[in-house]
Amino acid sequence: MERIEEHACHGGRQQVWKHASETLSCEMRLGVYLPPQTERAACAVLYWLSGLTCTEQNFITKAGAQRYAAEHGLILVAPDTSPRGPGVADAEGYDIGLGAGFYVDATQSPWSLQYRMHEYVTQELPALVETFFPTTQTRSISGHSMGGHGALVAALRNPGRYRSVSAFSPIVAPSQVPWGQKAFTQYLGSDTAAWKEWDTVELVRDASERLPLLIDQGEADEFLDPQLRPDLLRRACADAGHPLHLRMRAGYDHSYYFIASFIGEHIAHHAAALRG
Ligand SMILES: N[C@@H](CCC(=O)N[C@@H](CS)C(=O)NCC(=O)O)C(=O)O
Repeated sequence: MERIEEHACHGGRQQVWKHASETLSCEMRLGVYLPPQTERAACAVLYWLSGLTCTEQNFITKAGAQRYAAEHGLILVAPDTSPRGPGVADAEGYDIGLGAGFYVDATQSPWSLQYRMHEYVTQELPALVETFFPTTQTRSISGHSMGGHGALVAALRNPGRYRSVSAFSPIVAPSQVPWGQKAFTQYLGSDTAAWKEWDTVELVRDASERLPLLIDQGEADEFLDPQLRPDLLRRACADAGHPLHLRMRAGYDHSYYFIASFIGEHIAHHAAALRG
């Protein structure tokens, strides 16, 4: 691990680190916010997964989350959204390849060599973070859009690993929407049976842990239909009896201005779960 940025922020430190990832076979960057409480005690960690086109920078520079993390004593960890660097597979378009890992473990060539973002985020990253930083080894997870999908799938596929999960404007039914269908065809192949284990609407049907889903969705989001489709999640959760707190927010779009407006409420939600 090598520290490449450090800035004082709300009494704590916003850092950027780089490390050689074994899972992804490349060098990865991550944002780490250490609240002031880490000078005296171990703190719980909130993982944040960003959306399409993002790096580790978008969340740490735009969401304004550090103020709330400092208030509640939470460490924030924000990884990149795909493997990066020379030789990493890519394709035309912002919604596939670099910046668009979709937090799945790809099975199809050429992606399967390095596009293993689910394993990276749920296994390698927590092990690394819990070795290098003063954590209580308790975790929660959140994210935006493609990263909201990643956070929901990470929690649903790994019962017991996260104390709470939330998302902003998540892609909840990737098997049924254009962004997901394009990415899953490339990363997982054309047999749609294999897509189900990476799809929130499918996973809630028989989740073994009924961890409540907290979701904020802007009503003026330019991707609401056809990409995000919160209506499909509402129906799936009602059918399965899965607890869902979906808040439609009038006037808000898909941007980080929306996230900045409600990130304080999400951090308070995670802090309460992590304390309990
Ligand atoms: N139409 C957009 C789609 C990408 C997009 O909206 N990305 C969202 C996540 S899905 C984002 O967070 N963008 C970066 C930012 O706003 O900082 C583009 O072509 O860049």
